[in-house]
Amino acid sequence: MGDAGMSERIAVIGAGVIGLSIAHELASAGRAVTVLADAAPLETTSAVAGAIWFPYAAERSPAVDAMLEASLRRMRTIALEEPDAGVDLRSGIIVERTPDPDRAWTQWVESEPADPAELPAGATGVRTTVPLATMSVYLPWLQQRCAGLGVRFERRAIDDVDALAGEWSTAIVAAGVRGGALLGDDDAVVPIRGQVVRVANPGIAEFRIDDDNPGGLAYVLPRRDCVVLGGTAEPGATSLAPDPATEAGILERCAALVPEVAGQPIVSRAVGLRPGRSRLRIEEVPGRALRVIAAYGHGGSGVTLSWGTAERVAGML
Ligand SMILES: Cc1cc2nc3c(=O)[nH]c(=O)nc-3n(C[C@H](O)[C@H](O)[C@H](O)COP(=O)(O)OP(=O)(O)OC[C@H]3O[C@@H](n4cnc5c(N)ncnc54)[C@H](O)[C@@H]3O)c2cc1C
Repeated sequence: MGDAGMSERIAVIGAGVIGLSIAHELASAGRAVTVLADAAPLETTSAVAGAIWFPYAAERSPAVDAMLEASLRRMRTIALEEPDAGVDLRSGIIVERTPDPDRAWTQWVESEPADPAELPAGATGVRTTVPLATMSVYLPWLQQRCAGLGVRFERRAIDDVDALAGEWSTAIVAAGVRGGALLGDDDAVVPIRGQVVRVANPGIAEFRIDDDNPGGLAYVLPRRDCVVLGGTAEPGATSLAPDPATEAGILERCAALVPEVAGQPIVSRAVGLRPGRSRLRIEEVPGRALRVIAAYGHGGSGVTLSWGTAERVAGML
């Protein structure tokens, strides 16, 4: 099993940013890949993402650092070479509220201290330029690229990975928040609910992220089609219905951060369940009826870790 050749058939379970990136990476290397998913790319948590390259609510370790860097490199190249992909390099400010903020990420990107005039009172901050994806454009683009490389897509709910053994030689479980339940050997996945509201873009190009805002998480992410305003990070909460009171708080915090967004028409609302896990799970799962590789648990950093994950999984096969 796992040999490249006529008999190898790889199923990727999941059509979010992780499953699509893995499928793309494997198909680029000439492998036969089918994506099996019960939700299409634009129906996934990935479609709710902001989606900025920035580490948030996910494992930090040397292995994950390498994946952060790999993803940054790939997304930058896409931003520069593929104008239709929906990925742009955007400048903006990471607001800091603690005396000893984590600036490890600045080793990979150019950054400078933010002008205090651009910061909330009492905060520090860093100005930087990073990739930001318009997911309504990027996910279809990625799916199209996969299809062009020969990847097949089937809408299908999987409840037993071992039952895939007759049809497939390898299954890659990129099932996001449902990855642990699907494999049945992992109860470490915790949904981290995130709510956003998307408003018309009044002409802003810069992002602001204020993760440690004492009033609650706040971010303003201008995309090609709107501005994404967030957010929340509620571990254990699973309601997919946007909560009006939560939305009012998001609008208020974001308007304080970027006054131009105040009063902009609301384009849409969304809620997603981040696949929270203290450690990413990217490993072979032994003792199954076919070769199984787990690839989930990206928390609030699925886009940020997508290509690094894909490269790592490809390296395992
Ligand atoms: C509000 C919000 C903002 C975010 N902002 C950012 C950001 O700015 N930057 C960033 O990097 N990350 C961000 N994230 C996190 C990011 O969205 C996730 O880490 C990422 O989407 C996880 O991708 P995934 O492919 O693992 O899972 P998902 O996108 O959830 O995809 C899972 C796929 O698996 C399929 N599936 C699952 N179980 C089964 C089954 N049993 N049978 C068949 N199919 C199955 C589903 O149909 C789906 O296709 C944000 C998340 C939220 C909620």
